[in-house]
Amino acid sequence: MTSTLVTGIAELVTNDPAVGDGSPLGVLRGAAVVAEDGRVRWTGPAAAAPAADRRVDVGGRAVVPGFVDSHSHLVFAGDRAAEFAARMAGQPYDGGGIATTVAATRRAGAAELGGLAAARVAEMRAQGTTTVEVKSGYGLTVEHEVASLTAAAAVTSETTFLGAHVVPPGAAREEYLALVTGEMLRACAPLARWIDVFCEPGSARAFDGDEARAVLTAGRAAGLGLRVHGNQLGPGPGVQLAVELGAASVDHCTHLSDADVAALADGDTVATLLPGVEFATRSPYPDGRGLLDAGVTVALATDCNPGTCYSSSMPLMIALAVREMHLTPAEALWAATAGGARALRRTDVGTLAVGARADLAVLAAPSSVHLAYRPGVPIASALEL
Ligand SMILES: N=CN[C@@H](CCC(=O)O)C(=O)O
Ligand SMILES: [Zn+2]
Repeated sequence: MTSTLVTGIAELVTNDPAVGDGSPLGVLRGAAVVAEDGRVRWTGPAAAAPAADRRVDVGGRAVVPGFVDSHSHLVFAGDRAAEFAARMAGQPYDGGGIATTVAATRRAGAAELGGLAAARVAEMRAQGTTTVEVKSGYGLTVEHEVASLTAAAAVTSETTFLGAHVVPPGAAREEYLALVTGEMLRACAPLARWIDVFCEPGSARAFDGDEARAVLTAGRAAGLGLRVHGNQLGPGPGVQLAVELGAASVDHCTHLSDADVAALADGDTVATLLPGVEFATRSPYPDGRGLLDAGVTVALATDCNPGTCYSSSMPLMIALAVREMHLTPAEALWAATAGGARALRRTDVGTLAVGARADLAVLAAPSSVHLAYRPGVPIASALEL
């Protein structure tokens, strides 16, 4: 196997607190990395780097773990630019537009869906994302959910069955729930690692606490890990249900009670914040600072989807988390890398500790603070080794 020495690294963020400056980011300056067989084999001061077969000099740039985007809906056709424009003119977001995307996605063939998902993953990689979770949820029939998960599985191993996104137009709620927890789950489980549910009792289209529990327990019985869309549009049972059932992550967390925060702090469920959603729906941001201060593990993700956030940019999420949710630049970077890995229960990504995957993102900047300091400037990209 060919080994590669990456050198000329002004600042290396390892997310390994055992190395470097002792902070959670494990920062080394004037550093180098040796990668071999897709894994990190060595990190340390450039002057002490071992020999390798190839050498890549990044010329004084910062290198960070590739971003782990633990929440996306990349398999969809069409877009909802008109809905976005109407929202910016004052229309509220209520999830009604999901039906528009379901219709477009059902019309698209498997090849088109696969091409769209692959192009979006490439767009993410060009911005530094090296691991992405991809959900179904715009098919909402057995056939179209299978097609969506097939497209997702072609681009990532982190696939999520989201048949319980909404009750599709024209379907009866009870019958649809029986389908999602029965035939659709049986068809989709072999293609998925996770199951997710949009738990939002205030929405006529999404699912209440009892329905979400039924979806999650059926998914668990089918061997899937659990994820929840919770507390996005208003207060609700999503967060506490996720913690009670041992979900890996509960995502959005925009409207939390003190009891929700306490449950997250005591539990093993990551709170994944999606600040691009609040940006694009002009909604109040979650209290990211409060969650961290309470001891909750926080991840950041894009939620890239055509309705609430059509952005694939993890650097934008970092900038929003710093500006709008009062995370420090270091906390936001950790949440976008190691936090995302925790939300996916992965120990091989989101870190550049020895043995981890050699998923590196290089920044056209001397320090990772520039991710938040230079919003909108495309400084991050995955380093091709
Ligand atoms: N909230 C539920 N689902 C997506 C939005 C879906 C859509 O509007 O198309 C979300 O995570 O924000
Ligand atoms: Zn989502």
